[in-house]
Amino acid sequence: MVVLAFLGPCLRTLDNPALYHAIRQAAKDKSAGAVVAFYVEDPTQRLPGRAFTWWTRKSLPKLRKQLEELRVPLFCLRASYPRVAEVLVSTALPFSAVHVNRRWGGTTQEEDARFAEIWAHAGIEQRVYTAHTLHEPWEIQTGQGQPYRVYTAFSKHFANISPQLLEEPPCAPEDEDGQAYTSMEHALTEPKDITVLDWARPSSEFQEPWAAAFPWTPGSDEAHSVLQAFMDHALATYKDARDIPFEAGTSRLSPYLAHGEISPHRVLSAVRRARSAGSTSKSFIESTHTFERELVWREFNYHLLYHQPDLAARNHNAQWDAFPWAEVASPAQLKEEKDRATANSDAMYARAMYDCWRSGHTGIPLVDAGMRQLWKMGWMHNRVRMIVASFLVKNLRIHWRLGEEWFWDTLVDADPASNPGNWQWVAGTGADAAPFFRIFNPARQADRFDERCAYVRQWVDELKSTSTSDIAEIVSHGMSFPREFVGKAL
Ligand SMILES: Cc1cc2nc3c(=O)[nH]c(=O)nc-3n(C[C@H](O)[C@H](O)[C@H](O)COP(=O)(O)OP(=O)(O)OC[C@H]3O[C@@H](n4cnc5c(N)ncnc54)[C@H](O)[C@@H]3O)c2cc1C
Repeated sequence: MVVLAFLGPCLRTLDNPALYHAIRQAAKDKSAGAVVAFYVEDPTQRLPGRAFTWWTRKSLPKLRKQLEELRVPLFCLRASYPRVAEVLVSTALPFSAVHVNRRWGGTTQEEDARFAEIWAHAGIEQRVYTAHTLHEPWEIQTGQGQPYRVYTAFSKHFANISPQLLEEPPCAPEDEDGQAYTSMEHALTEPKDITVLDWARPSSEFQEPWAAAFPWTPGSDEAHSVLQAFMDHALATYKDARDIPFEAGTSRLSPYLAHGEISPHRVLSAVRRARSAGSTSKSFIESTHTFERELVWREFNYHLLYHQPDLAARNHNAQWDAFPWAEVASPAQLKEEKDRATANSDAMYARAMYDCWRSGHTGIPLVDAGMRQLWKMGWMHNRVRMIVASFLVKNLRIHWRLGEEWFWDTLVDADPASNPGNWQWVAGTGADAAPFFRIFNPARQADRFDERCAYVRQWVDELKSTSTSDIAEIVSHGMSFPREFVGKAL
């Protein structure tokens, strides 16, 4: 018999319920011969952006090696889930069960229902696990049985949620002749609508020139080291240091969580253990609570995504549907003489500003520093994410969706819930969102969180040797600077 594990968004072996239960079942069931794991990128859903994919491709060979040690081979595919199920069922291999980590967003709920039907129709048991979040998406409801739209009320439930940890899975039973894997490989390479990705092959040396300087080491081993380093050096001061972009005051766990290389249960458990075992100083305790609240923001966004799977495409609050966002000319209209006549000058200006924003050339030092950090690291500090997002949607009145799309493509932690959830929060269109009139004034934010301009100098080369007072002078020019800049660009 063969047991299958669909890993979903979880690129790890520890605390991976689909993998764990597949192996346990195979070990228990004397006739179960093999466990086979699947990483499936589904083209019927929103495909990950380039920075996220860069990370995935660095991570998969490591995962494959760890799985090999557990005697679990890994298939990496691009295909729809139901199609993979159809093809596997058609092999008539003796599958005893399919264990699946839940996916999120888009039409995954409908697709996964079809996937489940195919297995059920073939008489094969399917079990689904929530592996990527701390809570089951339908479990938390308001007193009226509705989804929450207010973070604070939602967050109260987490006091009663205990982290669920799984021990290391044992080795899967030996698949003596490797027959099951070979038959599946044969079946999966045939259909035109299934692509077998070679991303996990040991020989696949993958590099992207734009990522050459990314300071990250993807993989679940590294995720655990990053968590440990945070616990040892930054958790105690997190409450205050988390808002200073120049400092390494946050965990930088987001890409590891987004790729499922570490479970949020493991992170929560470490923080709670530190709180009960560690220093009793008031600031330490407060820091652990502040950090826990941030983890719960991630949960809140997944709660929103579960109830609104098109969170990246549609205003959470429909009252905003008629808001007059700036019209943005297409790239062709900006560049091509023949296309210019078709765009009005405001739309051309908005296009130029959007492009300046993306490349970090708005002329606003803190905004440019953030956008360049994003470009150079594939990551940006949370405080600055709020500032650059506010600048785009409130100062330039450009639709949050354009900002969300750029982040989706350039963040190594681009997350289907937290990216649109936060963009909508900043724009004012989201759940429990900042009101539209709350603008993150870059000059005031710089005064409060980058007083000596260390962060700006770190990322904006042109200002590396500029004095703090001269940078303050640039800041005080306010919005007139970018208009001049853009005037030249046009
Ligand atoms: C416009 C905008 C877009 C964002 N897009 C993403 C995204 O695509 N992916 C993503 O993971 N986060 C996103 N965030 C949230 C936040 O900026 C990052 O999670 C955080 O900067 C990651 O750094 P860290 O791991 O050091 O965070 P820490 O401060 O160490 O927080 C620990 C963990 O809590 C979670 N977390 C922290 N803040 C938030 C938050 N506001 N919302 C949801 N979860 C949070 C993350 O998983 C994070 O790793 C976005 C925020 C904004 C304002």
